[in-house]
Amino acid sequence: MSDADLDLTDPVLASEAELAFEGALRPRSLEEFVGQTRVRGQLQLLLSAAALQQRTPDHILLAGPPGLGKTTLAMIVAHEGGRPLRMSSGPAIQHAGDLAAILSSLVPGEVLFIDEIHRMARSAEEMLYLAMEDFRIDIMVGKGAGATSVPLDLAPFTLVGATTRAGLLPNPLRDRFGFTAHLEFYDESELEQVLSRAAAMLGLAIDREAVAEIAGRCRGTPRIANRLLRRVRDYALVHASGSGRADVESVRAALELYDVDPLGLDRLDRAVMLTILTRFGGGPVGLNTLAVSVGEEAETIEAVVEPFLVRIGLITRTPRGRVATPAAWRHFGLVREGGESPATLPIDDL
Ligand SMILES: Nc1ncnc2c1ncn2[C@@H]1O[C@H](COP(=O)(O)OP(=O)(O)OP(=O)(O)O)[C@@H](O)[C@H]1O
Repeated sequence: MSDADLDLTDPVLASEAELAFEGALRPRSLEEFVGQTRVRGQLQLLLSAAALQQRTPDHILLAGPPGLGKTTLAMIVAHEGGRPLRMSSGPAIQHAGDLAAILSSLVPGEVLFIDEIHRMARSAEEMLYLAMEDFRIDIMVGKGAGATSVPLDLAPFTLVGATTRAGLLPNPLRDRFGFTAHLEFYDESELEQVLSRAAAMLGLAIDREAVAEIAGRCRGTPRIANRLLRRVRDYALVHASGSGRADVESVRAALELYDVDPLGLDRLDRAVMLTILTRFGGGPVGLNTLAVSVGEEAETIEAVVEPFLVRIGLITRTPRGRVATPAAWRHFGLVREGGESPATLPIDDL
């Protein structure tokens, strides 16, 4: 995907250029990692105890929405312990054999990072249970009645699994992690720190007020913060009459150009909200109906759009579906008339 196709506030998608940009800005130590104070303290203890006992740290599960720093933390776990890191992902492990190939080639003490671990094949998951517990796997040799299982010892390793959907992991897998970290959305002062650090690394002069303006629009997510900062830098370069300094006016202008509103809502969020408000009279509306109405996958709505809209108080989830709050009616300047559905907006407004 090229940068031009990128949805600025999508915490998942990343263009090639952005991956390189992210790589350059990634904190390399727990000390540099901003926010998540509790998780940082827990990880520090776990790593220090393992170092004192000269053993591999326990397996770690990192759970939380996209873009909050799971991959960064996995890299830090490896880096802080001076250990090599192998990176893989659930969708790349579609057969037990894929996992066996990875596990059998690990060197002692290696950190194995499996992103989106909830999307791994079931057969691989079962192989992982034994590997995590006993550093051993059973490999099936031959087929049918003549098939035999041959045990294979593995080098001790630390598995770091990341998931946006901890609830989808089977209990036996979840139970085998020595430590589970739940990453939370960042508050605005933490995001200001992320942004100031990134601006300094990019050599971008930026006003404090401008940093605060971006922090309020990045949905509690460092990945989005860095992405918005990049667009603001471009805008300041082109428009700030040669000074290249980013002020609050350039932030507002740049983000308006890219369709990011003052609450950080993007086109898809607005489409979801306006669908609930205008087509379904404020709800309740079911997830699948909503997904079809806005032409997006239910999983994206559930994992990416909805947590943010719930968090900022624009919708609530009820057993009968999603319901818009009074704050949502106010934000969109719409009025709910006597419990009746407001007039339907033209589709172009969605
Ligand atoms: N605590 C943090 N401090 C500073 N920068 C951060 C922090 N967390 C994340 N970032 C920045 O945000 C970017 C995205 O983080 P990362 O790739 O680790 O997220 P993720 O949770 O693994 O996302 P995904 O679930 O999509 O893989 C990183 O490049 C990093 O620059």
